[in-house]
Amino acid sequence: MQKVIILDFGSQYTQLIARRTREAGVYSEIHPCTIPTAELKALEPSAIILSGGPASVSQLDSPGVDADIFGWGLPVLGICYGMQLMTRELGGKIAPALDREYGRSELAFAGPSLLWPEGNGLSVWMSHGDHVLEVPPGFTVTARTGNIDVAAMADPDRKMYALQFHPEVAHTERGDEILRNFLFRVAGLASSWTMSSFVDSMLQALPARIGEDKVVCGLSGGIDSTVVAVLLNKAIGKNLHCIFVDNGLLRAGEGEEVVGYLREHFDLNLHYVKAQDRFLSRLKGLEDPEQKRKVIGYTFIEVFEEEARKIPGVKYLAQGTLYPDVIESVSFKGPSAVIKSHHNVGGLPEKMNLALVEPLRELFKDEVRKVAQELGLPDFIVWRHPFPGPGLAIRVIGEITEPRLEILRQADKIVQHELMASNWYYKVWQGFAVLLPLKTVGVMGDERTYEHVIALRIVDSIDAMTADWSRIPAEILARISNRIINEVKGVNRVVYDISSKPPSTIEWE
Ligand SMILES: Nc1ncnc2c1ncn2[C@@H]1O[C@H](COP(=O)(O)OP(=O)(O)OP(=O)(O)O)[C@@H](O)[C@H]1O
Ligand SMILES: O=c1[nH]c(=O)c2[nH+]cn([C@@H]3O[C@H](COP(=O)(O)O)[C@@H](O)[C@H]3O)c2[nH]1
Ligand SMILES: NC(=O)CC[C@H](N)C(=O)O
Ligand SMILES: [Mg+2]
Repeated sequence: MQKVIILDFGSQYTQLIARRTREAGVYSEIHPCTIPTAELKALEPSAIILSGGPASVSQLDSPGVDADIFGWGLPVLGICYGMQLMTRELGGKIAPALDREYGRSELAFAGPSLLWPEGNGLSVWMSHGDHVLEVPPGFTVTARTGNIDVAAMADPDRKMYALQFHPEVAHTERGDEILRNFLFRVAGLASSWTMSSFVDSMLQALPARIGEDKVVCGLSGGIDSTVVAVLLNKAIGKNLHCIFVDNGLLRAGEGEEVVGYLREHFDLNLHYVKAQDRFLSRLKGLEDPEQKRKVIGYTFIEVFEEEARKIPGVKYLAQGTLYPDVIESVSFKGPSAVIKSHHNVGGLPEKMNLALVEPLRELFKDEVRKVAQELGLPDFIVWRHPFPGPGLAIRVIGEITEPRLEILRQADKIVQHELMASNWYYKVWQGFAVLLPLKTVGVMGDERTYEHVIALRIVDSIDAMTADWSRIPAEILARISNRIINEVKGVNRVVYDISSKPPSTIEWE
């Protein structure tokens, strides 16, 4: 299979480069720039892209690559730090930072290049301090800006191209075209990475690997685990056992809806485990978000393990791990600081000696949604908002009690319903209600009330890494607020969360 290897030098945009090439129909993988040369060669790249990065190539200990790779005859595209590195390795000169150039810049084409779309220039996104002073032998300057004389360079004979700006970010005008020109015109690749080819290859690879052994899969009703379950069901049929845990922290009707649908259409081995009491009693009295998360994660594993033990002959655990989870652990920057302990079933394998099956580990969320469509899943599953493992527990701020969960469930149901009814559900990344641990004074029917506050959290996002509050029309917000205050007993105030991520996060805990 043709693949582009992206070497990561720690840029915040590396994932975007991978996304853009995938969107163009070319498979790509990110590897840290520290990958040994032999390993890189063994990957049999069809082209290489060098990412940006925070270091300066003029520092002594700055990250580099084995200069041999430039002799492999492969098409290479260097972006920002990647361009500066090519310059250093191939014999050009770099000028260290005097002024940083950050943000929009007007690019003027200075020479023909296979990368350029029609026209004389573009508005592009810059984020750098260093710049190229003298291009390496064989290269010519192909663009400049008011600030720098070498904003792009190329050596077409060796299929080497470099850009000081970032074509992968949305702020760069026609950046996606520039990347596509590299993939198709320079590297001559074919646009053949589609989700139907992915499904076909999985339906061959999974039975070949698993044979007649049994697999367990935690099924949450979320898109990732549902796709894993349906894919495996097609691949190995009755040897798949799905375990759905009702932890008492689900939304109104959450479990029944998805489980009902899957049972009806897919003939799954589905174990529906009721563990509400166990979760709620363990959570009693806890207020600290991290403690709540840890108790839930631990209890999940316990319940899951008990259930899995009841099934003889299980050798594999299937998980809905996606590519961003994988990148996080291979990234050149290393794993990031723990902001929240995300619940997962990652503690299971060692304890249970199960081998992992992760069919989605190369995909981004939008690709998983396409796979779901390929598999014929209905829109209500394909476009379902993500729902965190700890569920409503992290949306009832402070202590979790059944009455408080019930208030939140009712308020949340109204939010979901109104988002659907107004067609906003599919335009936003996620929308939900949060129950705050405080009471405020209100007046209802001339009576004083002293009751709970519900916060609405509705956000736009591409991948949950960053997010902004959705600009929902005021009438819809008004309707949601009205309905919650009138219909949900115990609530007399609704507020709208207008914070972005960062510095806030999507969930409140
Ligand atoms: N209630 C549950 N019962 C069984 N397994 C669960 C449950 N909740 C979460 N899991 C397991 O934890 C994994 C991680 O949850 P996560 O929320 O990230 O994914 P998802 O629910 O499949 O999809 P989404 O991100 O859209 O919610 C799931 O893929 C599933 O295997
Ligand atoms: O499976 C999950 N287990 C968790 O513990 C968890 N915590 C947050 N989320 C979801 O992740 C995305 C980013 O959330 P935050 O901005 O709050 O970190 C949002 O989509 C959140 O809903 C979780 N998903
Ligand atoms: N975004 C980048 O790759 C920056 C490269 C380098 N750190 C510079 O400042 O010039
Ligand atoms: Mg989920």
